[in-house]
Amino acid sequence: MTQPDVDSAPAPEILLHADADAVAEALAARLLARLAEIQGEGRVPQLCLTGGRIATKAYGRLAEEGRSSAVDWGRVELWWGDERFVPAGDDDRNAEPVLELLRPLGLAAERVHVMPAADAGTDLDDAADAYARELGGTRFDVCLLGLGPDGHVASLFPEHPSSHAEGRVIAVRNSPKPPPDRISLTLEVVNASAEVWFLVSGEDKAAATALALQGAGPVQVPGAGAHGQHRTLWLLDRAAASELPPDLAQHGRF
Ligand SMILES: O=C(O)[C@H](O)[C@@H](O)[C@H](O)[C@H](O)COP(=O)(O)O
Repeated sequence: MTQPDVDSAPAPEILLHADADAVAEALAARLLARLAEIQGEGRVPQLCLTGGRIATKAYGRLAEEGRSSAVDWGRVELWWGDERFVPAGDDDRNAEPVLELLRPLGLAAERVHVMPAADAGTDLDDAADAYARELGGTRFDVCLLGLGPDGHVASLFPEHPSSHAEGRVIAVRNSPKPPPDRISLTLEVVNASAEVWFLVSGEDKAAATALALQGAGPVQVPGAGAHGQHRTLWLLDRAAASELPPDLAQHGRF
């Protein structure tokens, strides 16, 4: 199947929800349905996870509802969009708390692709390269993204070398959001995903959301540059959508 160019990627779809809990609930329901659908086609879903508070809330819902769903959790491949380069077990890590939440689902260890931790014996550049090798040419069926108040996605920060770095997986230094050392997928990898789903909640995200959805440049607002090949969904709560112009907001559904 040929993939459309990013330039011809479909327009983002905005889905409005009352609050963060409603965004988390909607994400969990939508993800369970999509994963089951992909497995129904005889494929192993490739799912890329994001860190962040709203995503963590959504994973909690997923863990609650996922056990009684049609999804075969032993046949789901999990990846991460970014990770903080700190020792395993550090409170700052993105992956471990998520895996703890998802433990009841019985994921297959060999299908869980965590980015290396800082105590794994390699430096930051080698760790990013190792993840690039592990990832190979994988294209995600669904790539989840949070959005920072400054417009960052994964660990691609505005007006920072990370927002215009080349390659598929990069080492990020001097991140404006602590901790400073990180590993991140680039937009090249994110944008090869069939579907990209943003999860955004809170008033502090309203300005970045409005900029991203109104064609800001990806160096100034990395979130503006992230698109799925077939679908880009923005799951927003009222507060995050509060600065959208009326013509955009009215396309959203409550
Ligand atoms: O490692 C990170 O810091 C995250 O991956 C980051 O990209 C996050 O997704 C956004 O900052 C949104 O996070 P919140 O939902 O907590 O605001």
